[in-house]
Amino acid sequence: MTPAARWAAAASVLDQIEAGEPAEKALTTWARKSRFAGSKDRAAIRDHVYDILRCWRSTAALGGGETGRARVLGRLRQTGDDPETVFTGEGYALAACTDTERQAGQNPVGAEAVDLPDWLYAIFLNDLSGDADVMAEALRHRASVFLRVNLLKADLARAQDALRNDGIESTPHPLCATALEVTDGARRIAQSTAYRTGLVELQDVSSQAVIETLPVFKGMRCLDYCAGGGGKTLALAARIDGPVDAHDADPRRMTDLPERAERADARVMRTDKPKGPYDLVLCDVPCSGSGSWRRAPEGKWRLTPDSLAGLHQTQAHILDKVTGLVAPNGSLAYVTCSVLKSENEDQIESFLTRHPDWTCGQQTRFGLQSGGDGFFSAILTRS
Ligand SMILES: C[S@@+](CC[C@H](N)C(=O)[O-])C[C@H]1O[C@@H](n2cnc3c(N)ncnc32)[C@H](O)[C@@H]1O
Repeated sequence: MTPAARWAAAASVLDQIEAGEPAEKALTTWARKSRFAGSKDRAAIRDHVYDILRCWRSTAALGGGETGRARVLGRLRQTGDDPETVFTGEGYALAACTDTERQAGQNPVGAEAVDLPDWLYAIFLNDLSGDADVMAEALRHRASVFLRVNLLKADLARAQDALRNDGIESTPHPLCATALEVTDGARRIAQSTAYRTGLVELQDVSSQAVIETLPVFKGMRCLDYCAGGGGKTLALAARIDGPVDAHDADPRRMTDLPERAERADARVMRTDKPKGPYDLVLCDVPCSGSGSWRRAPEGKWRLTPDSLAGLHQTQAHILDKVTGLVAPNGSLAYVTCSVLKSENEDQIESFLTRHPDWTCGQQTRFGLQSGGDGFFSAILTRS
């Protein structure tokens, strides 16, 4: 496909998303109908779609409309590329711009310029004060690719050598001792020997750093109460070099966990009904995901005040429920990938009000400025 034909394909996928289709589904449907497209075409179209999803409001303002075509026009204006080289009307390219389109569009302002819904920008300004615009701006750009070196199987240097043999370049990241930032060859990771033999896992650097904040000791009993796909379960199992119980309200989310654990030489037991006491209960609770909207940008347009209020309730419910699983001298680690105060510090404050026999020893925020996703962790113990 020509570069212009890829933009045309992105415009049609964006129209499906505007009509309410989830991005991944719209991309898959397009790919099924377009067997002529190769893997490089699909990757380029995906990148265009996700770049525009991160900048959904500003591209519409700059392009003068909410169609896929207008957003592509807005995106090209945003990046300083000449729209006339894309809107050529030749072959499978988008039709040439009309005079009206050439004159349409305006510079985005306010929440539109930082690509947040109005109500969320107000919360950002309130919660993050001086950092609000920096955070919002970071969410408008692609995230780096990070790997966690599985210390059960390799050290950083060995993992880097193995990756290099498959054409993947990486560099250690200062935020976390297990993290490598991929600087070249990211698309080759899934096929690489290092990945397939469990030397490395794909995991954001802040997500790894959260595991480093947990109080651990040899031989401890650990439970990951919201294990999901098990990214943190595996990191925790590697950190303690011991077994971890994994639970999730939706056990289907843990389907791939045994295979991932085997590849990593990690000991993970899935459990429907965890039985305490545990020395550490990790609760990586469901949240807005606002710290990882660079990777999952649809989240920032789908979140509503009502759904956020529902998340607050679930988070408080989980915290209350797991207190009974924590050993008398044990710890409860509350984690979100959110930058919103209401899901982080406020949630801890109201927990401590409901449970005066608990204290919070340590709260850590990992900002987007450090290069990774935005994360929050709090370590709670009984007084
Ligand atoms: C943020 S995700 C976990 C991600 C995972 N820890 C990781 O690192 O890949 C939150 C998980 O909490 C689960 N969940 C939602 N409500 C829950 C509840 N009441 N009890 C336990 N798990 C719950 C969801 O199914 C989801 O898998």
